[in-house]
Amino acid sequence: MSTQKPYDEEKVQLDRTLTTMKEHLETLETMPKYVGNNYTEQVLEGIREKNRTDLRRAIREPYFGRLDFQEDGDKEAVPLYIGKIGVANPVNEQPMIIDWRAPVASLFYSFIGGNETAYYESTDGRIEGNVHLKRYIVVRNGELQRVVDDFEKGNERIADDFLLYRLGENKDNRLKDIVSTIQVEQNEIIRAPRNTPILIQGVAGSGKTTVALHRLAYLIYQYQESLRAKKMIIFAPNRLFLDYISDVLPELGVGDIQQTTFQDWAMSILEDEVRLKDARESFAKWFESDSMVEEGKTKRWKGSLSFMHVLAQYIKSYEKNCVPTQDFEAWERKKLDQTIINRWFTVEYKHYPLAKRRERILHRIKAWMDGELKHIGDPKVKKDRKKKATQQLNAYLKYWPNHSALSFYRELFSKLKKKQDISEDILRAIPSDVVQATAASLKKKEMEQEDLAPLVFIHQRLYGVDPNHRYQHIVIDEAQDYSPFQLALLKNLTEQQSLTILGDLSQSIYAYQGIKDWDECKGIFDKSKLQYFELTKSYRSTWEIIRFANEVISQAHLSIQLADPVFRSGEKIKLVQVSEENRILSIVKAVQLLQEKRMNTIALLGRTEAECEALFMALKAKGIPVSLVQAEQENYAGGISIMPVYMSKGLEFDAVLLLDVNDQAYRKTVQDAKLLYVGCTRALHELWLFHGKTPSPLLEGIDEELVMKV
Ligand SMILES: Nc1ncnc2c1ncn2[C@@H]1O[C@H](COP(=O)(O)OP(=O)(O)OP(=O)(O)O)[C@@H](O)[C@H]1O
Repeated sequence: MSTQKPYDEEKVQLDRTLTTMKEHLETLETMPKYVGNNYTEQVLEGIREKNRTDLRRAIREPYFGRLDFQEDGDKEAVPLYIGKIGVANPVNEQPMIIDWRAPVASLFYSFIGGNETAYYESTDGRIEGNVHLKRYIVVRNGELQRVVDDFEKGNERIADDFLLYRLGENKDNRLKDIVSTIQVEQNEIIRAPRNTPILIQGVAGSGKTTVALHRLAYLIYQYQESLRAKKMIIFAPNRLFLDYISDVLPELGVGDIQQTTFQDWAMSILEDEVRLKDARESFAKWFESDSMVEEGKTKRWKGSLSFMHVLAQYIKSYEKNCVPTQDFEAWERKKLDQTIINRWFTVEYKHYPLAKRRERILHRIKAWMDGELKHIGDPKVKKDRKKKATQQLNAYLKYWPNHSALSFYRELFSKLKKKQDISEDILRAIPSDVVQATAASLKKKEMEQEDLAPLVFIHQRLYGVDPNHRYQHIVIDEAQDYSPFQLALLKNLTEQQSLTILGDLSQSIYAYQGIKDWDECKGIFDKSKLQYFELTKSYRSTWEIIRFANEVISQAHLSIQLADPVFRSGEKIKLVQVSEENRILSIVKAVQLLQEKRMNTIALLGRTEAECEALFMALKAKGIPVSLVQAEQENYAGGISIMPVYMSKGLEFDAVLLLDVNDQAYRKTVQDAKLLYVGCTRALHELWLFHGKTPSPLLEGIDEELVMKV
């Protein structure tokens, strides 16, 4: 073991590594780029170019950790330097820096101290040995900044100092990678095998989103021969959130992964045909009044697997009956027998989706007509017959219309409403409120969010799945807000059910559509394949904030494990009673104080959009540089933001100010407890709650130790 101090030792090592890397980069940069046609040379140039790019990136921060590992049978421990990008020594081609995704690097994350045998799974099987040292090394722009030993053989394990140091940092407006401090339970998820659906229930701040993004980077590395980033897709709750997470994958060296929201994705499939009701209206209605309770039941049913099964059944019966039952008579005594057309449909074109089959048959009928017309010599007779045949064909096709997903859906609901031409089974299966509500929105030509999954389902049954909509892996974030129908739809678009689904039932604030219990969606996946993980440790917030938030969510009496905070102690939660007159002034003062404390991101979370707009105007008038975040917004600028609490889901801020936490705004209901919980758990370091004379009953009985009344 070295007698040098860790910092000095690493300084020497870093200088040595950087010199080698810089020399290698210089050599590569001075080599003329190959632009000829020789394939082998092109491949070699491709490798050189990748090396240049990798080295340029790696030189800034070559590695973040060191693990000294003595493999069983070896004489001594070998130091392994672990970085975001693997770098080989140009002289002997041996790894100089190991990619964090490589099998051996997994040790850095799975090893949590102790003197027991450590192991990792390599392509040659399990490799066992002993860890002598686990060290965190912070390098910024090529400068060594910090060295923290987490474990040294013979010494007691040092607590999570480095993790706590990282968690204590202030954040800017983007989520960051966590490669240096991935925790054991997160590592297990990141490295789970590719062809298995993974379902993660994780408490607020447990790193679900972060883990999912690291998992994508891992999969791309591990299965680089077969996986393509372009064939992977992330579903996120809104565009703002996509912007918020947009730095992580590039920082991990991964580009080109598709990122979308379910709505945008579905609308791109349904093209221009469907007009969607403005989601803001539904949100405002849902979050500001009780009027959605009844409507909510209809919405839930439309997101159920029952609806999917009924639709599948209806489409099957359509398939059986869509070919007209009469012969096609082009002109007198010139008939194409119905049995022939039926055979084309049920046998020859069976492998095509329904609409494609119709199209093929239409071509074939036309070809048959042309063939028959060829035998007619008299041009006038020919012309007349051609005209007649075209009319006949149009008449024939009236019995076999060309459906779009929307017209098909419309026809179904019209039959249901009239109770005509529809089987008893289907009629009985669909609740009458669903029929009434859907028929009404179809009449208004405005579809609701929950109609999107059924419409895409129909579209894909009619037209087949576009190869561009088949994915090698799908990530679904905030999955608690997805309906089982949506999840089943997406599952069918993956190869071998390769999905990562993550969510938190404590944050399911759209009760009218989301999952209430993960068992609801366990039935969607192959039971033998589905892997279920629970993340209960919360990394985002201080110990005080998580304890406080836990007390709030306990009022919802959910059967979900509460978050287990990391021991990062911070300020007490501030409860500020304000009057109508001093409300704005108190908020301004709090914001100024937090700015003095160098909080980079501060969120003011209101209960309703209207309240946020009013506050935005008031703060602007006071000269506070604040931005109002609205639904459908695409960019998140950081700094001081105002938004309704429901929009803050998935985001995080150094400090959060929850406004109007009064008895009317946050009542003692499951829904309001979840909303308040979401708001509280957005804060990393400071949480302030403002209320009037009567605070929310959800704050009753909260441990006095956690709060400070201001
Ligand atoms: N192992 C870790 N090391 C350092 N930071 C971590 C770690 N895991 C999570 N974090 C941090 O915790 C915060 C929460 O992570 P993330 O947003 O991914 O959690 P989440 O479970 O998706 O949260 P929520 O459901 O509340 O939106 C982020 O700031 C992230 O960087």
